[in-house]
Amino acid sequence: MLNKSIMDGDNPDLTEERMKGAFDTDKMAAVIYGSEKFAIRRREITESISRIPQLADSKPFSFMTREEKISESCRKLSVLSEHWNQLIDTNNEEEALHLYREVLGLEGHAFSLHETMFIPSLVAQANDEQQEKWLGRAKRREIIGCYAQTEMGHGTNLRALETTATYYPSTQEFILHTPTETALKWWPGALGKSSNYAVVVADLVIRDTHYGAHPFMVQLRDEKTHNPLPGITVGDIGPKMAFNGADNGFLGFNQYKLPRDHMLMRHSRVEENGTYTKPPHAKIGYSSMVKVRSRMAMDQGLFMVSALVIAVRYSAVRRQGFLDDKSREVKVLDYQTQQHRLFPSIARAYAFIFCGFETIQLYDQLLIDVKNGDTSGMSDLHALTSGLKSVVTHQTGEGIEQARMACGGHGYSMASYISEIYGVAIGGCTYEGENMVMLLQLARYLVKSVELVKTGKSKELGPMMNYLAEPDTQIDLTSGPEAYVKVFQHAARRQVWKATDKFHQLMESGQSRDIAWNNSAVELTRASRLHTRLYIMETFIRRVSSISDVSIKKVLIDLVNVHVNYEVLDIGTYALEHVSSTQLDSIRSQLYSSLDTLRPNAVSLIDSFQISDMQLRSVLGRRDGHVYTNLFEWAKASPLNQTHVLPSVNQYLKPMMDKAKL
Ligand SMILES: CCCCCCCCCCCCCC(=O)SCCNC(=O)CCNC(=O)[C@H](O)C(C)(C)COP(=O)(O)OP(=O)(O)OC[C@H]1O[C@@H](n2cnc3c(N)ncnc32)[C@H](O)[C@@H]1OP(=O)(O)O
Ligand SMILES: Cc1cc2nc3c(=O)[nH]c(=O)nc-3n(C[C@H](O)[C@H](O)[C@H](O)COP(=O)(O)OP(=O)(O)OC[C@H]3O[C@@H](n4cnc5c(N)ncnc54)[C@H](O)[C@@H]3O)c2cc1C
Repeated sequence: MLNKSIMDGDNPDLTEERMKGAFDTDKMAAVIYGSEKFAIRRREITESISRIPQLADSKPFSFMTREEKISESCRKLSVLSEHWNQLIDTNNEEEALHLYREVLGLEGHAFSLHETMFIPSLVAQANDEQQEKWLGRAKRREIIGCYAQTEMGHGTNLRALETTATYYPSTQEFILHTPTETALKWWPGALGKSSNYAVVVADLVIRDTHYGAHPFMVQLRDEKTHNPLPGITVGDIGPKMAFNGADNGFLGFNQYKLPRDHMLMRHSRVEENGTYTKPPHAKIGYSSMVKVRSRMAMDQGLFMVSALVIAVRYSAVRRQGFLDDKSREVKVLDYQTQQHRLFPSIARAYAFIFCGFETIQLYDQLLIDVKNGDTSGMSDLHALTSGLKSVVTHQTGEGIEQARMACGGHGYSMASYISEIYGVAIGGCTYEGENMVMLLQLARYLVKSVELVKTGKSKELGPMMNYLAEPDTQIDLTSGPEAYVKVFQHAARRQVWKATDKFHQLMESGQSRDIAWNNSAVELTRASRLHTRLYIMETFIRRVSSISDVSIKKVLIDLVNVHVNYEVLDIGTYALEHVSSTQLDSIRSQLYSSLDTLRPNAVSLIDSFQISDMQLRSVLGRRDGHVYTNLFEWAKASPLNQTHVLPSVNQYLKPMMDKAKL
């Protein structure tokens, strides 16, 4: 039995798919999750959770109000607090995230930002004494924290943040103040009602000099009563497109006093007399954002996978229409259009996750380097993660929406749960820096790289940039995936140079740097996308080449083939400058045959992610494939169906109909 999720009593259509799989899904899980050890730990954690009945959802999330969702997640967090140490290694971030995903799902909760930004901010920005004071308390969850940076009037442009932290040497205190309505902190997750502490980013002012955004550790609420402290205005910003289990909040300060040692001082310092020491790198205070961006390829890959698990399993049990055999309708997964809709996204999800591993490791290494005083890797990682977060969030949104449509009408029902996954995932296009803005951050780096090449300094090019200095060469498309990498290199190189040349020409024609930049911006974002997609493709191929297990490697090569053919066709307008339209036709044929080759392994490829039914929260995506009975049960559980006649019928519709009869 190669696909470990084959069970007696499952829908035979899914069992048939699982029998067809040509590889061991446990082995694939070990590849996906980076090690056999962690893949096993995931399964053990899931298994342990299932033995604690209080951790189960009390009813489907889709039938809960916002207040119920928040209360339900708090209830589970309090149950979890009794079990942390037996469920996970609390020092292992990946185990903690898996636990959160399983038990609390993706709609947000009181600790949404505590693990992802509050603790990482303390780790990266607090000095040793400050860590001594707060980090242990935060890790033990004695306090709940969030990351409060964005304001109502400014999110992207951090240099324009209005909240001030003014230092007074006479009292050795900062005064935090919100000077205008637009300066209200707006959006921070878990700020509104849950957190009693926050890392607040404010403009540091000493003796009328503005030193820009700096992080401060701020107590927001009384630890006994949970009431906001005097001088603090805090609340929830209201319902959102999704992610409604989280209390994203607003926060204002009215001349709020903060002791001097509450500025996070690992990298920049304010002495008692007000002397300011600047950090070793101007943007070191932005590291919490880089941390989250470095995780986003992995997290978005997992969002996309969740939608694909649902859509692929459902497509294997949904029968609609006929092909050759007119005696039985076919599984919709057999339609080429369905495969074309889903399989390239499976390939992208694998690719994102492999990239995610790399960027998480790069961030961890950077953290060590910075602690040792070496900030030289910051620009490279900032550029890489800025592009990556933008491309993966956009493509994940596209992939999830295709998965929803691939489920037909039932995909539109909350029973599929795909719309929630979509809503949460596309938040990533905005948070941690709006995508266009972050593509333009990468573009700055690309332009500087071209300038290095132009001035004969190619040796100074950063990692991944050497291709910008290479000449175009003939591409032999029969030479395997590397040839497709070459197509991407050609296209990205040409676009990066074209956009840079345009920017330079506009400046030469008399435009200011900023105006020339703005007039080249669309071309620059295109360059950034191509460069990032090249990186994703290269990482995917590199990772697959490193695999030794023959059956795993074989199916991943099939997946790489889907990926490279699809990606090159997707950039057809750029690729046409390097390959002929006849060659594109042949790539198209190869794509169709690679979809065919992948078809028998489709279910096993998504089963390999081993996302439990509890985590998936989808009737359509159930592991056992018993969709229809459970769809009916789910609908019967709708609050509207708990009574035959709704009060609104008696109050409004009946009198209206009765009146019409007179
Ligand atoms: C289950 C779990 C799953 C989890 C999912 C659900 C959870 C949800 C969680 C939701 C969580 C959501 C949480 C949230 O959303 S938290 C809020 C997130 N907010 C943002 O991300 C704001 C975005 N804005 C910025 O980051 C800055 O303002 C930017 C970067 C745009 C400009 O900035 P600035 O105006 O200051 O700079 P500049 O443009 O003049 O550039 C000047 C130079 O600086 C370099 N530079 C810039 N930045 C960096 C850097 N970092 N490292 C190294 N270098 C950097 C840059 O390359 C340039 O270099 P050069 O070209 O001059 O050489
Ligand atoms: C679900 C969610 C969770 C969040 N959680 C947090 C949190 O925990 N803590 C926190 O502090 N914040 C949080 N945020 C806020 C988030 O980080 C900001 O919304 C984000 O950084 C985008 O900034 P903005 O809203 O100012 O967008 P804007 O900058 O106003 O973007 C509006 C438009 O202007 C364009 N634009 C802006 N600047 C430029 C430019 N220089 N060049 C070209 N185009 C430009 C953008 O591309 C976009 O099209 C969250 C947001 C969401 C949606």
